[in-house]
Order: sequence, then C-alpha cells, then structure tokens
Amino acid sequence: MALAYDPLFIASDKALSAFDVASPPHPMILTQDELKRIAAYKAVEFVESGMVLGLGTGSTAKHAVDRIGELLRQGKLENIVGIPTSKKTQEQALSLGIPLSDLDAHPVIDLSIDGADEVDPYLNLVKGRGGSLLREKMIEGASKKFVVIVDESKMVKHIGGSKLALPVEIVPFCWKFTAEKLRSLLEGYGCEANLRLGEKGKPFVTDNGNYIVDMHLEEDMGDLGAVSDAILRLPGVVEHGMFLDMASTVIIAGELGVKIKNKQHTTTSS
Ligand SMILES: O=C[C@H](O)[C@H](O)[C@H](O)COP(=O)(O)O
Repeated sequence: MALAYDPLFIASDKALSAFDVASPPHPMILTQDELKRIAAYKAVEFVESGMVLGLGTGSTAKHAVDRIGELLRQGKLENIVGIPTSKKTQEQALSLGIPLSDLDAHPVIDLSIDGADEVDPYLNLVKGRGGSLLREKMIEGASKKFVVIVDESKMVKHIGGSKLALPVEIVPFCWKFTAEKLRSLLEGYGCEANLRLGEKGKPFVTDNGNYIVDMHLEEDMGDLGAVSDAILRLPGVVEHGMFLDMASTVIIAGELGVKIKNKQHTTTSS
C-alpha cells in the first residue's frame, strides 16, 4: 500500500490521521526503518523536561535516543537524565550530549523507551536478539512507565514459540553444561540451544562479560511465568529475554497508522 510519509507528520495525533488517510502527491512505501522511526518519535512525545529516562538499545530505540538528543539541542527539553541500557546506547547518548547517570544514583526511572523482538497481545515481550537484555531488564523494571516501540512485524500471538531465538544470558564458565541444562529443561517444546557467535566465530560477549544461548522453540511455552522461573532457577543462568508484565504501553507503527496499546486497554490513533 502506498502512503505519504513526511517526518513532520509524526508529532501529533492529527498528523497521524493525515498519515493514515493522505492522498499523497508522491506516494511512497514505508520501509521497516521508517516505521520504527515513527513509533520512536511517537514515544518521545511522552518525555517531559526534568525526567529520568531509560534509554533503550537497538535499531528502533536508536531513533528515540536521536530524537531526545535533537529536542535537547533545540531547547524543547531540559534537565533530562538518561540511563543507558547498553554500552552502545551510552556512546550514542554521549555523542548527542544527553546527560547520563545510572541506577545507583537514580533507582527510580520516570520513563523507559525501548524496542522489542516480539510482543504478544498481553504486552509480554521477547528482547535481547541484539545482545542486550540484562541491563534493559534492570532499568526497565525500575521504571514507572515502560513504553515499547515496534513496527507491526514484531506483533505475535505467542512469544517464544516461533523458532526465532529466545535469548538467555549465561556465565561463560562451563557454558556447554548450562546450555545443555537449558535445552533439556525446554525439551518438551522442541528446543534447540545454540551459543550465539560473534566476530570471527568466537562467542558473542555481552556488555556484562557473559555469553548468550539462543533457545529455538518449536512450540508455545504455555505458562510463561512458570517457564521463566524454571530458567532463572538454573545455576549459570544470569537472565533471559522474556519481559513478562513489564510494558505499560506498546506503540506499533504499521502501514495503516500508529496503534497504541496500553496494559489495560487499547486505543487506536489514526
Ligand atoms: O538486544 C536488543 C534489544 O533487546 C532490542 O531492544 C531488541 O532486540 C529490538 O531491537 P530492534 O529495535 O533493533 O529490532
């Protein structure tokens, strides 16, 4: 479907209506990256001067951090403190002049904005396919409001059962032992457990010096809370990429407009 895309349209609900119904002079198909940017800019509308902000990681969150930097530079936001969820986001935020701090100094965060790999109808998430999940979970779990930004391709009926990875961060010590324990724990869901590799075929190392095992499941996990608890009980496991009952709001950008889903009710902005 061809749609008009104008970044200036992003800032308001009225603009989003135009985005939905416009009869474009120069029709354009929106790319996935443009959809990510639309969701990110919409989320940044929740940001107010004086807030402590959790800054997410990944190709969608990057747009939100860019936008926050831009608004600070323009003087439209003031006294923001950012808490980055990865070293990469820390570098990006520093390059944009966003003042940074950490959870030790700011144990309560006003608002976090971050992407996700999968979102189910109850706003449960899979995160970490880009290699960041532990810091994200710590920071987003300490947030009064956690806004998730995605393009519509991330919406699924059930998280984790799509054969795509459910990432689990583990300590490097005897990683094969832990990976096998994980595989055997989730065997009933048709599970493969693969160590994530990085450059030159070496194990990918997280910001926290750990490894990631990607769990590929053929079947839905059913009781996500029970599976989450069982994974976390395994010695050697640091954290997993299921973010259950954490998101307050999910902003979904699609070809037909932007949908905002809140934890308790759903509204459509189009
Ligand atoms: O590890 C990465 C993070 O959890 C990301 O937020 C997640 O993978 C989504 O990333 P993207 O916005 O690049 O799809």
